[in-house]
Amino acid sequence: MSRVQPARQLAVEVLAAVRESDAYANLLLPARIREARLDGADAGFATELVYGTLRMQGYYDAVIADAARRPVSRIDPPVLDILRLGAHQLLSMRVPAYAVSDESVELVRRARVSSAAGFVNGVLRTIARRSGEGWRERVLADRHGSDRLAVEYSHPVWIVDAVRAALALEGAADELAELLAADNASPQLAFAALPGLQDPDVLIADPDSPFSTGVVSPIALRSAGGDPARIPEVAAGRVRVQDEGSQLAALALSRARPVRAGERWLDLCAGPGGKAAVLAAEAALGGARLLANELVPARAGLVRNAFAVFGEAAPEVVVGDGRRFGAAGERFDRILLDAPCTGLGALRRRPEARWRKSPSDLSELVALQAQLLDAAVGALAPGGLLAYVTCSPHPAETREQVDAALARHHALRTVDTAAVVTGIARAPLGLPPAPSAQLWPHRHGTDAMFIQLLTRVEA
Ligand SMILES: C[S@@+](CC[C@H](N)C(=O)[O-])C[C@H]1O[C@@H](n2cnc3c(N)ncnc32)[C@H](O)[C@@H]1O
Repeated sequence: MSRVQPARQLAVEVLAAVRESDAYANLLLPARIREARLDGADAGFATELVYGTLRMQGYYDAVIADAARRPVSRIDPPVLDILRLGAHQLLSMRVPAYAVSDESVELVRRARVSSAAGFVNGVLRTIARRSGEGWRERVLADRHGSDRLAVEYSHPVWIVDAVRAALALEGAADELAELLAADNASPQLAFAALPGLQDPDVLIADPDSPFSTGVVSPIALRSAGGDPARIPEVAAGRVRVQDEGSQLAALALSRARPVRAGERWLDLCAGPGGKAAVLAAEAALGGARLLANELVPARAGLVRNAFAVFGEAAPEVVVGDGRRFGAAGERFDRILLDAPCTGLGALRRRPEARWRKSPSDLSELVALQAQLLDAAVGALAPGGLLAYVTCSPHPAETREQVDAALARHHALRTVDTAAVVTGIARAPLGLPPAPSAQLWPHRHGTDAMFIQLLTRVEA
């Protein structure tokens, strides 16, 4: 046998790029699918292979180590990619064992690691001899607590502990397994219809449109799948792919209170421009003026692209460190600080992210977030609104960060964000009473966005 389905070949190449060059699967995969001209079914197969393998990598490694009788650290990385891909097909996709073995051996040959062909064949045949349930029982048998959950739901132990702590803050630590399972499910694609540019209800009413109604955001649409770039409203920029939690975060700032014409708004960390586009649309409707700032020039370019739909009226984009705002400069009536964070709330959509982050990233990010918060507080006009947002539920990046800012800035006050977000949402969110709003994949079908609205009282 010397044939490999194009989807499998493409999948193994994307896995190698993710491992070797820190590529992002959610960006690289659609581009490679387009280049390879894979059609609907093959594109879906390639996506499931890549996303499923990356998400469940921790679990599959436990199975592979057992079947190979050696730790995965002693397996050549390109060979390990092929074994993980094979384990995913055998244990989660019910692909027949002969197809997995034959094509995996051919992939080994094409990856120029032919000497591993017998090893790969042997390991995959060993895996195929047991059912998925049989393997589950075997690899979990002697594991307990966080270690067991980490293997079962394929998350690093430190992330299991962090999200448990975040759930415990709302007395919901018993939802941990549900949350970890939600991180492993493919999220349905969500879109934002930009206010003033596209009425979502018009699209929902159109029988030819691929859209259905959103779940929690009032500007959201959902679609069952397919290439979003082929949808005319998306190509025109009036409708954007965007998680519904991100939509609510932007709307919490723009809709917490009526907009007065002439207000100045700042998006301090705007790249790539998802929330900035929603804010720009809301600002245009209310007569406010938005300034978008981003540190990384290439990401500032993405913000400019995100604003293309506004033509001449597009908000200004500036490149620079957000920490320069505040000292003696201009004051803003509303500021979004969508802070650089660990992204632990977006693991569903960034399948490799959980394996890339480490606790040392956390301490650097927490320090940066505090400095950006100080700059944002300094740039906030008295009586203005600041939205501190993270796509992470980690307590150190969320509530602890806000508590520390409140302790440093005596003129800073929390705004009842749970009430604001509940008032905007199109469905009941069941948020517990707290000054902040924490959304969850397993409860709300969104990323685990944390939103805290703050205001500054007159000095
Ligand atoms: C969470 S992302 C923002 C996402 C964006 N709001 C959106 O919805 O598309 C954080 C951004 O902050 C940028 N960033 C990191 N450090 C920064 C700094 N010191 N000043 C300004 N931006 C920074 C990152 O490059 C990244 O684009």
